[in-house]
Amino acid sequence: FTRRKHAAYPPGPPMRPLIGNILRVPAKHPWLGFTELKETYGDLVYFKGLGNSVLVLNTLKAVNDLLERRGNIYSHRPILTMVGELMGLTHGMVMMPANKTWAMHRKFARIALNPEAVKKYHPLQEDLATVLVKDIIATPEDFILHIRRASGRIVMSVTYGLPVDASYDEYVADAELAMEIICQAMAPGAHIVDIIPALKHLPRWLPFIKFHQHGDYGRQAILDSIEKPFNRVKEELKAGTARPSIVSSLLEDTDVNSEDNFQETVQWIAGVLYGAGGETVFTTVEVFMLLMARYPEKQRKAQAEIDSVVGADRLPTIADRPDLPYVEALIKETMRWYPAVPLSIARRTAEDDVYQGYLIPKGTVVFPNVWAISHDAANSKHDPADFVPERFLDDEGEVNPANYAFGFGRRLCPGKHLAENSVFIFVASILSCLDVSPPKDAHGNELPVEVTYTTGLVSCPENFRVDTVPRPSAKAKLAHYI
Ligand code: HEM
Repeated sequence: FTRRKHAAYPPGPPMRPLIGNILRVPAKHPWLGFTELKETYGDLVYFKGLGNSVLVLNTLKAVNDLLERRGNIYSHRPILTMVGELMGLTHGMVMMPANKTWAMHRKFARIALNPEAVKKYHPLQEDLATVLVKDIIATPEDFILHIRRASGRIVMSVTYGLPVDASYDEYVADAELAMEIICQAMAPGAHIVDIIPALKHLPRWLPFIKFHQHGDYGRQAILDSIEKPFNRVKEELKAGTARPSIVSSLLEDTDVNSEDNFQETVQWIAGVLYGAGGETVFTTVEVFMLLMARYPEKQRKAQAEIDSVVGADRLPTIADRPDLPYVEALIKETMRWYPAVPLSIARRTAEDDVYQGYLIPKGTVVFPNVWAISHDAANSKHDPADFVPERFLDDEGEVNPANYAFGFGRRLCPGKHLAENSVFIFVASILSCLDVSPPKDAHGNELPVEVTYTTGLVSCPENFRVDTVPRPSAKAKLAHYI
């Protein structure tokens, strides 16, 4: 009470009666609008109205002060009635409040995905990278589809031990459908029940009320996508044919015939990984393709490094990572130039807090503006709009994108190590085998690489074309592996 009485809310656009300034939250690409507002209002921008309270953190200092150092207050997720409650996503770690069940899910995720544990997936990731390059060579015009499938397959194979070929793509397709439903349902204003949660209590038989049916449809699609591959691993464990995977390693010491809670826990730990890990890796590699077409001289430099370290007769492996500093810098710069999750995943405050003298009320939805951090001119001597991998080589106080692209504090992305290896092996394999360039017109003239970006939680480039041509050594390198 005392805090509320004395502290003012953080600065933000002017308030109007009743609606406050909440309608000033940009509906599309909000990270860009939030970054513009930083010019006027600074590190913290606050919105309030219609029962909502939203805080944007525009600097790494503010994010670290609150999300890292005050993790006890800033680690919940926003309450989303449609996807969370009605579709059931609060059973999975990503949307769970930071409670004991969430802590248990994270503990098992750490066991399955720590730097040592993910080493056993190196051969699988390398095989999938080889398949990706082969697929791009076969149908270069479908390169985006191939990258999407390869990113999905990595997560599905690591999670459930599925073989590397296309025979189990039905699981990837189920997971993609579930993700599509979730993303649509999360779009601002998609469901009135997210604006007025009490409506969820309205009876189903009322005419014109459709959100219950949407909820049921989404819930079933999500359950299908997580139950089918999970049950398959259980069958394989019984038959003794299960491949190494997150699910098989977590179920190893349990009785797979029993119907205990632990199995449900493992099913959900595994079930969120595709959603969290497929699109993000896909987007990062897509952005890399775009940048390679736009910055040929950086591409040549990375290829020269790979050729000198790896040689002409084999493909790169994850073990080559420490010997390829320019490729590493190029990946860091890709993740800085266009972070896949530009507003991270929002948090919700567990209680009132005061920061820099401002009141941040309980229940405030907090967005770490990763875009503003990665494009902060104060963080670099190079222009943030330019693509300059070299900024990470001269070691002059550049902030490593790994410090913000994978989230913060207690909710830091548990898939970070797996993700870094996946991105590395895709990028290094493509550089090793393919030349990426802008598309050409009918006369062979290069066209500009035009691109638009989607506006969801994960923002990816869409509607763009690049040309890919196998490098002279590609055939020999691929012949060894397939
Ligand atoms: C380039 C790839 C990736 C990026 C950029 C990324 C980024 C993120 C971000 C920003 C968060 C939110 C963290 C926070 O709230 O502070 C997150 C959470 C999460 N990520 Fe990732 N991620 C990637 C890949 C992966 C992979 C491959 C997996 C698993 C196989 C994964 C699993 C998760 C999970 C389970 C969470 C939720 C953690 C929680 O809520 O406690 N991610 N990730």
